Amino acid sequence: MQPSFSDTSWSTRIIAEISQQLGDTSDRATAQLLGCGEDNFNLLLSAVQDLVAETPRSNSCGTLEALAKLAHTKMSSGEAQICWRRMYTDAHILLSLSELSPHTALHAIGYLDRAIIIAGAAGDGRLDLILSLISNIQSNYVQSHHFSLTRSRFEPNSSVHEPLVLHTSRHAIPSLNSPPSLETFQTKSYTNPFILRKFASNWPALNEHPWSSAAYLRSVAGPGRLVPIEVGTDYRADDWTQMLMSWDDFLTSLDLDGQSAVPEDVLYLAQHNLLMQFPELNSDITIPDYAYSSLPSPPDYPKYRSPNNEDQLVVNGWLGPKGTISPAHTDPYYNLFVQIVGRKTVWLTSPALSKHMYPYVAQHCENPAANNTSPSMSNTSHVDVFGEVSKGDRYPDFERHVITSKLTMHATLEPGDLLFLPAGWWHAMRAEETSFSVSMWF
Ligand SMILES: O=C(O)CCC(=O)C(=O)O
Ligand SMILES: [Fe+2]
Repeated sequence: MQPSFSDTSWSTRIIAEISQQLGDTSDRATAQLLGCGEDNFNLLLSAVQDLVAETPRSNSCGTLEALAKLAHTKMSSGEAQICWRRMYTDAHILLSLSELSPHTALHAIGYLDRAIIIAGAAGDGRLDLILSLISNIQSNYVQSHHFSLTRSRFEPNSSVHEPLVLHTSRHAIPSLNSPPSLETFQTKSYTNPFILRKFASNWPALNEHPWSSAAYLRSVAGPGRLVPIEVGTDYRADDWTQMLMSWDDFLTSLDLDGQSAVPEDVLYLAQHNLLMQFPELNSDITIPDYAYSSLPSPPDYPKYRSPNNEDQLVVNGWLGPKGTISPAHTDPYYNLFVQIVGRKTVWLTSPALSKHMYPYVAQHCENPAANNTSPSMSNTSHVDVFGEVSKGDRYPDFERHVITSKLTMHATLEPGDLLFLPAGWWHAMRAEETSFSVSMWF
């Protein structure tokens, strides 16, 4: 059942509708569905009761804000229990209900997007509930925007590209002539990187639902949505930071439609599960069968583990302007990485060469912002693989062992190309123009 928002009051009915939608009706069950478990259950229960009784809104909201803050503090200090993410999610769902008016609807949507982005909409049925609340709020409270799908798409300026000059790799990533069978992939191909050119060129994302079109990307989200953005070209820099930003403003900053001034800051939507937030995008791509393989650890990387979620699959979007760089790092997963818009240069080397990669060690993590979000950057290298050869012999082992190795490779991916990366391989990426990619970790 869809919640109905024909009245703008902040009422018992909405709580009842939420509980009905989640299949719960008793008072205690209602409190539980909004609850976090553990010690904060009573606190949340009283906040819910305040809401239901329509006691002064400021009191209830104060309680909810405090609960959300507590949950956030716990989450950022690395407490992994699901209860904090649930509490954050539920407090934000309730806070959004306190902003149901035409004047405050964008705040309501902001609360709901925060629950998705920051807490992964934790809790049974919460994601569907949040998405349906957002679309109801958009259609009932936000002045309608007309999205024209006929506007131009992002087109690279020229089809003649400067030849790629990389000082840190001498070999090309192999391109296979045809996709390996699932059996060949699972028995042989999974141990080394490869590229399948044009693998995804028939996906709707490159055709009838172009991810190169800001108008299309706006239309799948609707107005008022927030997304997490990294500010700065490289997450190792001192001035690098993260923020939540309006999706509309971010798309404008990318100048996909060629109509606005390009901003000074490099803004990068990186490693974000955009398809969970805007589920219409799911039908524009196809998860290749390879992603459902259960594979052993690759040679030289015994630490492999598949992602710890139901599907054992994490799909992330990477959207940003020319010049965004992901410095050389490793991830503990296999990766199917598909380039959808623009060109992206990839640099790779094997985990067999890890000892020459100059990774950060925990106490040398120079970026406080990065420190907040990732307790350790030990999977990230100090070396600028896209830079000049280091002056003054800063990374002699890298120069001696990595640059010269056959296991060190590069390529520039074009729209439609798929790159397969075994778990633990070092990879660095640089966008050569406005770029949209999808990674599938499994
Ligand atoms: O595209 C990028 O900037 C980085 C992608 C990446 O690191 C990944 O897919 O694991
Ligand atoms: Fe990565």
